[in-house]
Amino acid sequence: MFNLNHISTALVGFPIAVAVLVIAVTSIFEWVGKSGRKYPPGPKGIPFFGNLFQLSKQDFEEWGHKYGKANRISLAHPADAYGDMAYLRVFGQGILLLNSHTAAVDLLDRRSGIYSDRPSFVVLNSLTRGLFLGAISYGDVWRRMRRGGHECLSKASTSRYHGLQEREALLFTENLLKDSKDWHQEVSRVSISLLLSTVYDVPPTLSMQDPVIEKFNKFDNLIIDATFPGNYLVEFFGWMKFLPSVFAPWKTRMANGFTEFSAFFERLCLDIEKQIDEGDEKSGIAGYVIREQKRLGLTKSEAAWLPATFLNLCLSQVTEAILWFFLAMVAFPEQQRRCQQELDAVVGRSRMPTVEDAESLPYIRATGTSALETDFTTRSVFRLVENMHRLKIHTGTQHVTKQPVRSFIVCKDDWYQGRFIPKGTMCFAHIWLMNRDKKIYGEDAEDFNPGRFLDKEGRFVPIVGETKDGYLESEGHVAYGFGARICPGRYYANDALFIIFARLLWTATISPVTDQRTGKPMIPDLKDTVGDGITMRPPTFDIKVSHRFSEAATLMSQTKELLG
Ligand code: HEM
Repeated sequence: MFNLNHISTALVGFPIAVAVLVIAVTSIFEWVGKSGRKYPPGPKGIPFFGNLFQLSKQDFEEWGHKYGKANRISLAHPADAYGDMAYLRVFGQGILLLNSHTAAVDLLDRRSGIYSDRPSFVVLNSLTRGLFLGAISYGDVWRRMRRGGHECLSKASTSRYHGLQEREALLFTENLLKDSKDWHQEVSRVSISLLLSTVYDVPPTLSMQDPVIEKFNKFDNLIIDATFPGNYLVEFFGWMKFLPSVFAPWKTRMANGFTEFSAFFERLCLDIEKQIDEGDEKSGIAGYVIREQKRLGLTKSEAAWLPATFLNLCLSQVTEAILWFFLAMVAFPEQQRRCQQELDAVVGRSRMPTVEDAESLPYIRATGTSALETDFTTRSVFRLVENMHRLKIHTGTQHVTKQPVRSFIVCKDDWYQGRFIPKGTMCFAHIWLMNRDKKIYGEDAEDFNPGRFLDKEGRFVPIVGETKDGYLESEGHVAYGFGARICPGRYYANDALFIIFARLLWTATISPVTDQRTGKPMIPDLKDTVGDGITMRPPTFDIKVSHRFSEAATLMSQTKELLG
C-alpha cells in the first residue's frame, strides 16, 4: 500500500541539499525540454511534482472536456464532441490522455510503429523478466509471442473452443438454477473453469479450492502488487533500482516470484507435452504453443509463460463482463424479455442455443455488446489513469489489475495536430469517454441500449456510427483497445460471453429479490462500483434465477448427456 505519507517519509530521508538539487536540476531540464515546443494542452503543474497534487482534485473526464475545448480551436473539425488530447506531468513523466476515437485511431492504430510500446515497469519486469505478453516491450519477443497468441485466438480458430464454451455455459446455468445465493462465486468459478479449459485443455473446474487456481491467484496478486501505480517509488526514481536488496526488499520478493512461477508454468506445459507424446491431441492454447514452439521461434520459457499470461490477462475481464450483464438483466427486465422472445422465435424451446446461432440472434449479441460498451464494464476502464490518484489518496484494497496492458509509451518524438509529443510519453486511451461519445452513439450515449447495435431491419451492426474518417469499425465499441496491442482474445471473448448469456436466458429468468420491508424489487444503484482497477465490478446484490418453462430442466439434462 502506498500513500502520500510514504512519499513524505521517503523524501524526508533524503539529505535536504540533495533533494533541493534534484528538484532544481529536474525543473531546469523540464523547462529546457519544453521551451520552444507547443505541447498538447493540459492543467498547469508545479516544478518537479508536475500535476501530482491535482490528480485527486481534478476529474479526468472534466480535463477531457476542458482541454479538449482548447484543442478544438486548432482542429479541422470543430464539431468534435470532445477534444482530442490533454497533457499532464508527474515527476517529469509526460502523460497524454487520448479523449477521442480520432486521436486514438490516428496515433495508436495508424502510427502503431511509434505508439505500441509499454511502460517499462521496474518491479513488474523483475517479476516477469520480459515474458508477460501484456507488458512486453514492442519488439521481437513481443512479436513472436503475440503471433503465437494470434494463431490460437484468431477469428478463424475460435471455433475450436465452441464445444467447451457451450459446455461451460450449460454447467453455469445448471448451477445457478440449483442455487443462486452465491452467484458471484459461481461467476468466478465459470470464468476460471472456462479459461483453464481453453488454455490447458482440462475438464471443468468444479471447486475454487483447486491448488492450480490458488497458484494463479497468488500470481495475480503479485502482478497487482508490482503494477499498482504508486506502490513502488522506484517507478518514479529510476536510480533506486541500484539500491541493494536490503533497502529494496521488493527485489528479493519479485526474484523469488519469478523462480516460483516459472517453475509452475513450465511444469504445467511439461505435463501437456507428455500427454501430447502419448498421443493426446491437447487442443488448448498451451498444447498449440508447445506443438508449434519451434516454428514460432519461442524459447522454452516463452512457450511456458505465454499460455499463463493469457489466462492472467483475461480472467478478470471475463468475470467482470458477466457480472455487469447480471446487473443489466436485473435493472432492465424489458431487455431480458426481448432477448428471450428472440430465443423463442429463432431457437425454439426444443433445443439449447449454440455459438453457431449467434448470427441469427442479433438482439442477444447487441445486449452482450452493450454490457461491454455502455454504462457498465467500461464505465471504469479509465480508472487506470485515475489510479494515479492513489499517489495522493490511497484508500481501501487494491484491485487494479494488469495496469500496463492499457498504457502505451511513445517510442519516438512525434507531432500531432501541431502539438509536440515527446518520446517516452505515457499514453492512455480514455475508453470510458470514447464509449460515451454523443457524436458517435447519439444523445442517449449514456444509456444501456442494445438497440443501438441494430439496424432498421433488426440486424446486428458492429459499426454504430461513423466519425469523419469512418472509424469505429468491428466491435462497435473500444473496450478491446487499439492498434497493434488490441486485445487478441476479443473473438474468443465475444463467443464465450454470447453463449453464456444465450444459454442462461434460454433456460432461466433472472430477477431481483424483493425487499421484505417495502415489497419492492431491490435494484442496485447502477452508478455504484467496487474496486480501484481498470475494470470495476458492480457491488454484490442478490438475485433469483428460475426456470423459464417447464421442459427447460429436462432439455438441459439431455443436452448435458450428449456431452458424454
Ligand atoms: C471481456 C473480455 C475482454 C476485454 C474487455 C479485454 C480488454 C483488453 C484490453 C483493453 C487490452 C489492452 C489493449 C490495448 O492496449 O489497447 C487487452 C489486452 C490483452 N488481452 Fe484482453 N480483453 C478481454 C478478454 C481477453 C481474453 C479472453 C484473452 C485471451 C484468451 C485476452 C488476452 C489479452 C492479451 C494477451 C492482451 C495483451 C496484448 C498485448 O499487449 O499485445 N483478453 N484486453
